[in-house]
Amino acid sequence: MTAGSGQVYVVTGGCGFLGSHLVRMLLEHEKNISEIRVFDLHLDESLRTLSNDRVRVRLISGDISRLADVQEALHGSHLVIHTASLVDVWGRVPASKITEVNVTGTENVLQACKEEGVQYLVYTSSMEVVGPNIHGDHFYRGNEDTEYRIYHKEPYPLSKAKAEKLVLEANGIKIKGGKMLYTCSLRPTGIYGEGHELMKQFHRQGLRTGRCVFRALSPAIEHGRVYVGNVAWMHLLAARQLQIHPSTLGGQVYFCYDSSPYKSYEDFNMEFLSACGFKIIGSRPLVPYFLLYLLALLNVLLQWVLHGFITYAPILNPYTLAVASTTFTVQTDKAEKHFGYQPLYAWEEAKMRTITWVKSLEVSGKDLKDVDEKSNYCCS
Ligand SMILES: NC(=O)c1ccc[n+]([C@@H]2O[C@H](COP(=O)([O-])OP(=O)(O)OC[C@H]3O[C@@H](n4cnc5c(N)ncnc54)[C@H](O)[C@@H]3O)[C@@H](O)[C@H]2O)c1
Ligand SMILES: CC(C)[C@@H](O)CC[C@@H](C)[C@H]1CC[C@H]2[C@@H]3[C@H](O)C=C4C[C@@H](O)CC[C@]4(C)[C@H]3CC[C@]12C
Repeated sequence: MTAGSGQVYVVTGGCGFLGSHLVRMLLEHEKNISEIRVFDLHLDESLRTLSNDRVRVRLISGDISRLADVQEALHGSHLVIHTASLVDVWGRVPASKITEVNVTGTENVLQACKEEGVQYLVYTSSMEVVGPNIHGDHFYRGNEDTEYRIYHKEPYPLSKAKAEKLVLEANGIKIKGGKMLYTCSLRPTGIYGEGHELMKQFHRQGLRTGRCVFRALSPAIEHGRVYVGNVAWMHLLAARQLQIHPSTLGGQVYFCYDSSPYKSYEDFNMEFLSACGFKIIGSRPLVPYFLLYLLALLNVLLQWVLHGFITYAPILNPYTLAVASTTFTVQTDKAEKHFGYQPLYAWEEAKMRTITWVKSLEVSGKDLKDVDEKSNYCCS
């Protein structure tokens, strides 16, 4: 197939952690496309070099919260994978900005699909549209039909829930040209893998403490995690099958899952960090929960006091502590039943790929030597 004869896919947020893996996945495994439009507020020019004689990778700088930008990006396209979002549970950006990007941005994508006659939309939602809630209700090996006390107060999960509702309600609406729009929503649990910004923070934090991770969470609290390559693969398959079986996938939600083990958030991270000589200290939390909660409240107070001077947004706050302290694991085969999803990467390969990447942080981190020398390894 020569470039130009296939379909045009748009990936919003295509320069992000998941988005960039998705672009590479489409290039490698989707033979029906001739152009991938990477729509993002912050372009990663390295993606432009991925173009080949079959598929053109076209970078489009734009703001999802501006309808005109979205309309221009979608003009003449066949399918949209909408991953662009402000992923913030730390108070880095105002709630209004999160709503503007995640909700209004999604409204714009839907409006543009309608006006430009784009028939297919795959939305990247999140486990957080379900939970965990801040009441400590565990979601243990749940699926898309599991009853759960959903409670949203934080801007991010609220925005993802609102956006997902808009996407699902748009399934079946009439679009330009008299056709119908078909939509589905994928809900990843905590994504890990090459390029995960939070892992970089945990790695750097650990370097400052002599490659020691001080256990703060109970090892009994399990958090579902999914490898970024498998999330990208599920998006590709959903996009492909939504076109072939729109009545099956249209209006449906699917948890993203693979064979990554169920572990506490800290123990899961240690699967990778231990390969760099990190050690977790303590078989149980080293500090009582109430003390952690007081620290989290102190962080909120400091964020408030420093607001306007600096953006103080530490990892620990009452919300992230509540989420981290509540089991949320999924066990489902809905994506397999509906569109034949099987993880592309087994756990051992996902682990090896992530470890290789974490190890590369050791090589690339210019300040590592200073940090190691200053920290005087506490764990020999
Ligand atoms: N990281 C996770 O653990 C996780 C888990 C579940 C769901 N998700 C969802 O996956 C998607 C991707 O998340 P990620 O972790 O790759 O985040 P990310 O921040 O790495 O990627 C988001 C991308 O969206 C872009 N973006 C932000 N605001 C924009 C705007 N106004 N206009 C255009 N582009 C904009 C960013 O520049 C970035 O490239 C998000 O929808 C997120 O809610 C992430
Ligand atoms: C300071 C410690 C207690 C530390 O271990 C806290 C970990 C905490 C920052 C993370 C624990 C669970 C994470 C969330 C989860 O993986 C799913 C998410 C959904 C996604 O759409 C966005 C990211 C996140 C909210 C993710 C954020 C970090 C955690 C809360």
